[in-house]
Amino acid sequence: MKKLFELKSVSKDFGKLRVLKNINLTFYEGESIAIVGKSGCGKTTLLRIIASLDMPSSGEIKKSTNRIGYVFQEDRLIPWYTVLDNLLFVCNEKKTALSALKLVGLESFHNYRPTKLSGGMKQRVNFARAISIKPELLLLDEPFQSLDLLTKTKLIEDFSNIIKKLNISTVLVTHDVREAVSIAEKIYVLAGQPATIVDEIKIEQSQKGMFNPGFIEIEKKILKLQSS
Ligand SMILES: Nc1ncnc2c1ncn2[C@@H]1O[C@H](COP(=O)(O)OP(=O)(O)OP(=O)(O)O)[C@@H](O)[C@H]1O
Repeated sequence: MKKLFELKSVSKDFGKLRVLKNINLTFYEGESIAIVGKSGCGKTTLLRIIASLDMPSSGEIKKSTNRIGYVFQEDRLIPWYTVLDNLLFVCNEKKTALSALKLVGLESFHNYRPTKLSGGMKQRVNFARAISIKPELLLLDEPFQSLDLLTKTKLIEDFSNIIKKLNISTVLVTHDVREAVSIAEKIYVLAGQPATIVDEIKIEQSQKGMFNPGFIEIEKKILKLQSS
């Protein structure tokens, strides 16, 4: 299996603040993983290092692809562009952009401006934009934050199905164990201050689904790891 990236003893400091310490992680093509950690523990920092938007302070990152789709935590759509133009800004091909919008169920909204869309719809556009470049690696930074439970549940189901259908290698960072269990096949637990990976948990198919009680055991285990 092809390695898409490998983090070796990665640490990150912001001035005197050490945020990440000794992160080791090898990610293979076809995998779908989640990195779970408390708010402020360094998840976005880690994702930015994987995307080469930031550099480690020490250690190294090796990557075999630069075709990376990134769904940011905050809405990064250009408000005065239409939905379609927001996608064309990164993917150049109208047919590809429209088919990405179709996948997320928003083809008929291609002429709308983002300001006319709900929070959930905007996240669908963000996701469509990220997959429109046909990424080898998809990075998701808490894409379901600040959505109501019903919208979030539907979005997780839809994104998860698209990821499977297109077989996109995906890294999700989140503080929400339920989201992680629903999307990923494996969870890496980030804990401590500075944060490091303290455990790896494989997710069984039988534990999947937003309302599957299987996630409670995993959540208990992760909370314990984060508080010790
Ligand atoms: N560019 C920066 N300069 C200085 N400090 C930073 C910078 N980026 C992040 N930090 C600090 O690093 C720590 C980790 O931030 P980060 O955003 O990676 O955490 P997070 O786990 O993604 O948080 P959240 O879940 O709230 O989004 C925080 O204390 C933050 O203030």
